[in-house]
Amino acid sequence: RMMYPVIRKLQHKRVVLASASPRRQEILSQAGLRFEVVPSRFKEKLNKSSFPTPHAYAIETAKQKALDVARRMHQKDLRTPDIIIGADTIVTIEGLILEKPVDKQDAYWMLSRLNGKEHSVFTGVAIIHCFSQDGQLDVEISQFYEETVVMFSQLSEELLWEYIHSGEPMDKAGGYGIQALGGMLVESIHGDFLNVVGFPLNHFCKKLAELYFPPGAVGLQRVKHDSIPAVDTFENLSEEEGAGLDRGGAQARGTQDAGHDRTAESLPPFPTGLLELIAGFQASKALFTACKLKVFDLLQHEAPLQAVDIASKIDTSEHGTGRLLDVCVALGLLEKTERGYSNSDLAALYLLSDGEFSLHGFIELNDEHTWAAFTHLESDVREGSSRGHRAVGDEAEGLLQDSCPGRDARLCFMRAKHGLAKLTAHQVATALDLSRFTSACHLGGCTGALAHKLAREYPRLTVTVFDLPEVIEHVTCFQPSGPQTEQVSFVPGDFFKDSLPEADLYVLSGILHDWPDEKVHRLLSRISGSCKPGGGLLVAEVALDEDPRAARPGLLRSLSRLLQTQGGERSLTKSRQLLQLHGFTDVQVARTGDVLHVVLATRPAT
Ligand SMILES: Cc1cn([C@@H]2O[C@H](COP(=O)(O)OP(=O)(O)OP(=O)(O)O)[C@@H](O)[C@H]2O)c(=O)[nH]c1=O
Repeated sequence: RMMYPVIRKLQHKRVVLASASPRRQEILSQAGLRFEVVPSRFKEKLNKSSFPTPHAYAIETAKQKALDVARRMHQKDLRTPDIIIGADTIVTIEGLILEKPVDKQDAYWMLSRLNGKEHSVFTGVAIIHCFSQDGQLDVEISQFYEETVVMFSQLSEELLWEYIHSGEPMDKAGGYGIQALGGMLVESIHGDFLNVVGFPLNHFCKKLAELYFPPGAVGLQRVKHDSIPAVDTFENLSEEEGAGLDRGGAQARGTQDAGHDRTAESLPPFPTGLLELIAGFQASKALFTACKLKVFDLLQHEAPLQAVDIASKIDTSEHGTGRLLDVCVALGLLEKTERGYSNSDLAALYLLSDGEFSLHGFIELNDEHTWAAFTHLESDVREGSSRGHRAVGDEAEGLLQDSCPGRDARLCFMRAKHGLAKLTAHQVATALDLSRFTSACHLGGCTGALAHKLAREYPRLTVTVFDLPEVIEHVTCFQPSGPQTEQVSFVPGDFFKDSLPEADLYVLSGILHDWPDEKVHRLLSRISGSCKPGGGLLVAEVALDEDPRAARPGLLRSLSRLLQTQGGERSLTKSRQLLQLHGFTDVQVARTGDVLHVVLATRPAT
């Protein structure tokens, strides 16, 4: 029986579907997946308004559903499953998120909102890989979402009520089931049908392929899909763990055969992924340049605009601007119609200089500093460090201290940190339960983005942000307004020299990787000395996976650390050892999103 190669990969793993939805069970078993069903007890109760987008809400709910099952199964029997799948389907219309109706009246209210209009259905999916070691549960979470746009016909009130009385709406998001009677309400859809039914199977398979087949193989998989004779080779390769490099086999054979006449089937796979990699720096630089020229800011105020108008407003050449804008369209940053260019959703969300989740600062840092540092990669690799040209690096110490680069560079660094911290703060603050603490001190807390999130999540908690005086001096312009702001205060100081503010929870987020082992030891022993018995230390770092295939973001950062500082990302095992060495025990670990791991350790009461 035909089976998608990644589904076959899961055949010998213990897979659990954390969902009671009969539709999800059916879709996945039709796809040939073998799994157990353990419905989640997580109630859909997250605060919708705290998410920047509806899909962020659906993804988080999916993740919490799966984590609930992971925790319960781990506690109950120690044979923790290998993989847990959670999903959440929501319907969104006019800024509202609709879930399952609570009663018939609610169903009527939902259906009359959808009547005659277009809405979106989002399914968020979390795939959790579980690892249990010494009775401890570690998880790695991958997540994604899919959107399908659905158009409803204009229906009479009688018909809606008749549909409601059929009973079908009650266990379905938005109050309808497209796969059954509800199909009669739907005029058209744009996107994946199964996504509306409750599970985006196609995207799920792609995500698994991304996880199970190493990045370099992307081009190969694509070719195989539309070339039947090649499937054979693919199947063979897919049986091998870590087949990434083995795939080179096809290419090696290709080299030997070069010059002979080839049939289409015997051509080596088209290296799409590799070509994208080769051109990657051009794409980055195009993005950086458009940001620097404030193209996205302009288009947020006035759009659509033609290239000539954009050029005159940002004072650039018409020809060059047109080229740059088209590249941005190809990269998904802009949209283009006959009336001109406008921002894509991605740009509107992340690329405006004053957006809530702006990555402008981080882009600026990469453009101004990291870019220059990477031009010396070859000599740095030869020498093993960047001693020769330190001035260019965005070395944390250098950028933050007064003697080194000026105020602008420091602010640039702070903006970058602020943008990244805002993106991850929710995950870091909620990855583990911190409700037993009443005072926290965020060491190197910079603009206070995480501190404010902690204050919001834990209303009993007061948070002190401790950072260098040169940093604290500039924090004012980053402060939010709102009721929780009183919980957060700022104290200037150097965590290597000055005494640390008292707190029962110390927090280090993205700090340890800046420093070499010797300094990390010094810092941890100072924290351990200030930490009261029963107190805790929360560490969030970019996860450097033990499995090199899953570790791409961490490894890349590690390389840029080599260039820019003497630190480097540490693996989870290493972080855990470090904490234990400094007298912290009861180490709990959570992997959040795709990039961070969060570790909470306790100083035992003696
Ligand atoms: C729009 C639409 C939705 N659904 C069902 O709506 C439920 C959504 O609710 P959920 O909270 O995501 O899932 P659940 O059913 O409560 O299960 P669980 O995963 O255990 O939370 C899922 O069932 C879906 O199939 C359909 O069957 N057809 C449709 O056209």
